[in-house]
Amino acid sequence: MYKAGLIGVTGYTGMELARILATHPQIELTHATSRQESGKKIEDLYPFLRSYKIGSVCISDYDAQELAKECDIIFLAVPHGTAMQSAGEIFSIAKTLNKTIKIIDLSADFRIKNPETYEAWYQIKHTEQDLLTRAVYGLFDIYADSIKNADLIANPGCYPTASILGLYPALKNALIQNDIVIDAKSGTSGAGRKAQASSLFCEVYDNFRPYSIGGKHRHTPEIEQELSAIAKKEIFVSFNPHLLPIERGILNTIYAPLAKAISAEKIHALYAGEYENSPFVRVLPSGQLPETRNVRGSLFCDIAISVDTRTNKLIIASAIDNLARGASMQAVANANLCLGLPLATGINNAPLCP
Ligand SMILES: NC(=O)C1=CN([C@@H]2O[C@H](COP(=O)(O)OP(=O)(O)OC[C@H]3O[C@@H](n4cnc5c(N)ncnc54)[C@H](OP(=O)(O)O)[C@@H]3O)[C@@H](O)[C@H]2O)C=CC1
Ligand SMILES: CC(=O)N[C@@H](CCC(=O)OP(=O)(O)O)C(=O)O
Repeated sequence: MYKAGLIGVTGYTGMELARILATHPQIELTHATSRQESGKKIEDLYPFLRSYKIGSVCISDYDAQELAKECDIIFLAVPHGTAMQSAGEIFSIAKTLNKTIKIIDLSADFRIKNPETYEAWYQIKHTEQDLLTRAVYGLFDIYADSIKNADLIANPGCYPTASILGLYPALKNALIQNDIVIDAKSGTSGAGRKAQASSLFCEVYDNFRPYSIGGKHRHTPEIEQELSAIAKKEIFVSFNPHLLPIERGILNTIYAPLAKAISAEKIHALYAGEYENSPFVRVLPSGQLPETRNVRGSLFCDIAISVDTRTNKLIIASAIDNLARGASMQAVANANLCLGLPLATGINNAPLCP
């Protein structure tokens, strides 16, 4: 059994990590931290976890020394900026203890390879640039081999996960022109658990609205970085998010002009081939389209492709659960790989539908 620490147990990704680790057969959550709920048991904070062993874990204040000494793996589910600081502290203590420790960071601190780009989009000074060079981007469908050998994994953002998986076969095979529009919609849990007026029930319920459109959202450089690596040339995207009145789920509709005439059947076969060995990407049969409820609470990314022959566009629809595939379940998949466990250990559950 591997011992895990979770920094930031009270956020939505922390809550989801606790839910997943409650039944993980090889990773036991032994340490969970929060500044506000320190001293409580996990089951007092999350009654849905009562009767699981994890429920009796006592939440504590963040203590890097204790975490580095006791844990084999640490999940950072804290805001950007805080995560890099914790990673730096924990790794340097582990070094003095001559101990190997794995860190899965759910924030964006180690996702963007160019620190100047990170600083421009996040308005945070990057203070751990050595760690940045050794971090591996945790999209396991593409980078599993590197993840297996890594000790610091940058868990991808929720929108980038759905966007990159949707576009990977098209860009790898040069099917589309460099004129990509990503129309993205997310459930409200994507905004985190902190109180903010824009997430109030009356602001979200029975409403639908865009935000940060027109190249302003901070996921734009992350998506462009990864798509450029796949296409082996610089890719630009117009990424436009919207807020859905649902708890969980992301649905992206992606539009790109085709680079050459090719049938939907051929593209479908190509997508199916590229994802043949990816158990958690489902390329849907022709005629079916993704829905958020079909992936809810699971690691699946459902993808459908269509060709609009009138406008010469490839249209890709991709759906994930933002908290599961877009954050915590993807983090546990990455933990499995870097600990030498089979990818699906403890996370092979069917989606919760309806
Ligand atoms: N929500 C989502 O769908 C996704 C979120 N992410 C990322 O995951 C991380 C966590 O997100 P989410 O769960 O939504 O965030 P929340 O804002 O809901 O939770 C943040 C957590 O971090 C703790 N925290 C906040 N500030 C500090 C601090 N200065 N020092 C130590 N702990 C702190 C909080 O606990 P306390 O205040 O009690 O200490 C809380 O447990 C973020 O980096 C986010 O960007 C990534 C992908 C998807
Ligand atoms: C609906 C909503 O507000 N979503 C969040 C994205 C959450 C996410 O993926 O977080 P990272 O900050 O870790 O990249 C947003 O748009 O800011």
